[in-house]
Amino acid sequence: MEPAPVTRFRKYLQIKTVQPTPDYAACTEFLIEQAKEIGLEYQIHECVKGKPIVILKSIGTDPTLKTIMFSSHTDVVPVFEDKWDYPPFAAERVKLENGNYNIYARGAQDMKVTGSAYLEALRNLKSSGKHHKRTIIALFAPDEEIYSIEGMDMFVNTEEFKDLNVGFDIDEGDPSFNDETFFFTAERVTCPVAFTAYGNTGHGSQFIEGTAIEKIMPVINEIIQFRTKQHNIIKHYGPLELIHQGEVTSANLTMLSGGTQVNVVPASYTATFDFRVTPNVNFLEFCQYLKDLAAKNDVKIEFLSKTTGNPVTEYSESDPFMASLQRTLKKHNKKPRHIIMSAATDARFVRRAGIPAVGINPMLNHKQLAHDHNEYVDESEFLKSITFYEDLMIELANTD
Ligand SMILES: CSCC[C@H](NC(C)=O)C(=O)O
Ligand SMILES: [Zn+2]
Ligand SMILES: [Zn+2]
Repeated sequence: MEPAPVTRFRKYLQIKTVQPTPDYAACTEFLIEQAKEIGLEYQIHECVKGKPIVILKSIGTDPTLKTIMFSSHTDVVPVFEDKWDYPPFAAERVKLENGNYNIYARGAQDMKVTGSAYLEALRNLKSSGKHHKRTIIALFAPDEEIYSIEGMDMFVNTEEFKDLNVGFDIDEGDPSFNDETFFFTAERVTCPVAFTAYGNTGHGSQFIEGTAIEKIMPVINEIIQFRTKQHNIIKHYGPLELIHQGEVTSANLTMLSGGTQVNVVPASYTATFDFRVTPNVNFLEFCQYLKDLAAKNDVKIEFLSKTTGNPVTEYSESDPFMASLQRTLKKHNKKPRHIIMSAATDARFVRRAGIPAVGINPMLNHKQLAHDHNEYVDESEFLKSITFYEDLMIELANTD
């Protein structure tokens, strides 16, 4: 028999909140239905029409205290459907030889599993009648996969967000590929940059000098060398390299554009990089390095994001919320490991609003398949994470 939490999780996965045209209306309808069934208060805030932030609340016995937020995003990244073994929005429950089940769907890991675990944890808390002092909020935000511009980036600046009176945020993390539980109080800065070179044009049969491509090539080559050097710093960790990725800066050439016809030398050429800058270096100094590189090669540089850096949450075991988190981890026999998030999460906006935020995902020994084909979740890990969040909610919400 399929457990009821799994049935509800699969229903959430079947809603096509896939970028670039997520069905947020159906998603909101589902979340409201859940809130009503569980007995939670709910409110919906749209910073931009059609981009709902759904806020579910379990009101604490002392509503004057700062609240505890459990944050997730509702959108998922696009799929290459022909590369999937199961339809990505069917959320098929596949039985394995060992008797376990995997749930296959886009968003199974990133991050509807977490949103579903929040819902199920709240459902259990409500039905158990357990009291908690602080109000618990489960937040479901749109557009995280496209920089959150009309989602959390805007929402944290609103009166509605201030009114939530958040004192501590639990946010997106990565499932662990081993038996350790990773938690994050800092992440790298997302820094997309476009370099554009302008040069001489003419007939494709001629030896034209000073072309746009000739000018952009040294920039690309230097960044590739920089990338290799950064990678070499962590390569010796072998399979554990992933844990250390946040300690260095990554660079990926993700777009190259220019040229209109094969026999016409292009007048301009653009190379766009996805840089992720480690908090271990000064972000503005890194930006200056890129500016100098562009100037040296007579290439225009454009920073595609306005970020000037990411705040970091101070971590101290004597902090009462952090102590509650550690107690819950201990109770669940977890081996915590404090690392830097290599990707970007909505926690960066919460930290920017001055609120401490921790990214975590309690699932262990799991293949990491966020944004990949055949994304799946081990059902038993999903079910275990519900109990983890249930305890974490109670611990955090009863923190003095
Ligand atoms: C930069 S906005 C998109 C956010 C996405 N986050 C994750 C966790 O995949 C990323 O890092 O690309
Ligand atoms: Zn995500
Ligand atoms: Zn993602």
